[in-house]
Amino acid sequence: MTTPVNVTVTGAAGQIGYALLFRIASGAMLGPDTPVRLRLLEIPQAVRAAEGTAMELDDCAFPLLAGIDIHDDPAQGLAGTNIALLVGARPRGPGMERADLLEANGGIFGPQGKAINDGAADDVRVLVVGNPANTNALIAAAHAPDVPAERFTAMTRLDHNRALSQVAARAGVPVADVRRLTIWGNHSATQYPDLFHADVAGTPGGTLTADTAWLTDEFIPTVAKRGAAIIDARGASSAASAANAAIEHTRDWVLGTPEGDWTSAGVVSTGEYGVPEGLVCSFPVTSSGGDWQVVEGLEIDAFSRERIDASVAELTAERDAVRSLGLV
Ligand SMILES: NC(=O)C1=CN([C@@H]2O[C@H](COP(=O)(O)OP(=O)(O)OC[C@H]3O[C@@H](n4cnc5c(N)ncnc54)[C@H](O)[C@@H]3O)[C@@H](O)[C@H]2O)C=CC1
Ligand SMILES: O=C([O-])CC(=O)C(=O)O
Repeated sequence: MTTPVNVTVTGAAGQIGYALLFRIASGAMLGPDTPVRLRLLEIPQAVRAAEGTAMELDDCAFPLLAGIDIHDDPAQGLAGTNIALLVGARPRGPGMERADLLEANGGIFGPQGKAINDGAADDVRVLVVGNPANTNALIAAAHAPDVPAERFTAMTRLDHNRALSQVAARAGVPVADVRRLTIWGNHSATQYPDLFHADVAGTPGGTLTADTAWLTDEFIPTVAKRGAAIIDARGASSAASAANAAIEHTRDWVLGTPEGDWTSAGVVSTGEYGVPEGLVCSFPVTSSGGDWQVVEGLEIDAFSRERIDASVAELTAERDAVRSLGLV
């Protein structure tokens, strides 16, 4: 039998964790031939709940599930891991300023980055889901100097999928016929969903952008503020769709993106499209051979440039804030 892949999920007892673990164990993430060993990393108060989830995982009798262990120590939970899905984060509480949130998350993602540096498998791949995802990924990467920076990513796949769904509905075509959309920038309300390079059932995305009122007043804000709209409607933030996006991000990273299409992911900039080096920024990306590549050479007009720059400015401000807190 193939050696199992070690997958660590932090925040395993949370709502995304509950929607994520069963799909990983079923083979949805790494395919039907790859067994997985799950490591559930939680804070001590939530270990009991994680044990309950592990009991349910056992009760599914998944043939691909080679084992489950539960930890409350990052060094143990991330030792030998091949894939680290960093979901657990400190949510913004009443009266908390942005700097408080960044500092609280620095206390989580700094030690987890160090644990990855010191003990993860050589091929470790890290996806940060916990918000603020891009800057948490930056903090984790800064604490892992021995791990190549390109192994740290932040999730904007949910934003990408939200944009696909909105465009398909607008154009009246199946979702599968919408390709080459891009989410640029931060996983926040400043993100820029770009359909200028898209292919919508054989029609250039530019055809849809001709309706500028729809583009600027509906499409862009609907995608960028979808997280808040879900919280408003559900009374809790997106969970199943976030878990699905984490599955798809990791699947594409490991197994490759389909020919002729691309997706979106927050990756460490090496200066592409004028984004300052070192920021974790969402770009159009393809994956092959287990590595992301930023799609280069797209023409960016003034409309897109202004929006990309605004989101990158927010990422720069977040980086400056964590720098001044000594977190990176
Ligand atoms: N990037 C994206 O597209 C999305 C990101 N999110 C973010 O994902 C995160 C998780 O969301 P939910 O599962 O709904 O939250 P939740 O509150 O239901 O669960 C979070 C879990 O993380 C655990 N946790 C906290 N600190 C931890 C630590 N140091 N180590 C291990 N576990 C720790 C908590 O005990 C809790 O069980 C939030 O930050 C949320 O904002 C949510 C949706 C989409
Ligand atoms: O908005 C939130 O708090 C949760 C989130 O990241 C999303 O749904 O995109």
